[in-house]
Amino acid sequence: MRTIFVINPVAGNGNSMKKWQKFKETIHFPYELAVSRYSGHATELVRELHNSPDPVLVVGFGGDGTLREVIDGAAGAPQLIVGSIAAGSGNDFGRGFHSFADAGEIATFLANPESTRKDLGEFVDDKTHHFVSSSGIGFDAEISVMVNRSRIKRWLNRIGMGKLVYFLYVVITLLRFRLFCLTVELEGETVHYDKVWFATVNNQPYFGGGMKISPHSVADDGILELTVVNRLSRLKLLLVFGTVFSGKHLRFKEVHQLQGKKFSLAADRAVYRHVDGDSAGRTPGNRSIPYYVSKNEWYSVNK
Ligand SMILES: Nc1ncnc2c1ncn2[C@@H]1O[C@H](COP(=O)(O)OP(=O)(O)OP(=O)(O)O)[C@@H](O)[C@H]1O
Repeated sequence: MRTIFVINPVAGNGNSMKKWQKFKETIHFPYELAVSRYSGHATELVRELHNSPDPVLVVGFGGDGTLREVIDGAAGAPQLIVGSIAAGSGNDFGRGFHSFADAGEIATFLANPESTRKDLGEFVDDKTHHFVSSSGIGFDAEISVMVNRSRIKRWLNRIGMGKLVYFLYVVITLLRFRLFCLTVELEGETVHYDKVWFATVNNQPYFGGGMKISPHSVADDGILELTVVNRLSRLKLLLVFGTVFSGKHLRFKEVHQLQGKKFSLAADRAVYRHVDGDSAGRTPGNRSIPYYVSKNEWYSVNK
């Protein structure tokens, strides 16, 4: 079986290349290397493998964005089996799917390769977007956009205080976020929510670097879960965030969860959106966007 490592050199705030330099010394099997040169490049690199007659183990070496791109490229090709080495910042992928601990574990897998079919989330506006773990609109997406745009991020990273920038933007966004109204259509029923902080669609339980926002999500059941949080004071929102790591937030009456094969979401204004924690523009105001499981499935290393 061929093995290809797809490396994102900017993952983990630029530390993934350093991690790779150490990691490669521990590999004792033949492998190929592909380095992502720009956003979206990993998808293109992996798509080129669709013609491969032989099975290929494609190991994404990066964070959640890298794995989304790799899986986007691999989806629809059963001979491409995706594995990962966590080298990002949040690494929610490794919480919901299997992530190899070291090169030795990859060698063990190669001796007896088995794969499992997994769902890929999809929605369409002006183009088709995919998500592996989650995609959401509102408060959390606005924080990721602000953090990624932030000029002080690079400076804080340099002095080893990169996490501080998230805390800073949680506070700033908390103070200035404009709540929105959301209309959800699910299997012929329409539900309206007002004063919404955020809505997130999950394929696996985790988002935001270890928060168990959607405890009932299973990544191979053909079903997605929608979580909507509304009508909370700023103070209570912080309290609810504190309980998400344990999955206890579902006890709050302001946290709503729905399950289905397809949701359509319409916000009453343009709201920031993320896919797997990466900025994905804004959802258009007053237009219904359907979220569903793609017909193109992907194959994960079986563990
Ligand atoms: N050479 C490149 N230059 C700039 N951006 C790139 C390059 N290659 C990939 N990217 C982009 O980098 C983004 C961030 O990567 P990734 O999400 O893997 O790292 P991270 O943000 O550190 O980790 P996590 O999402 O787990 O917190 C990806 O969405 C991808 O589109």
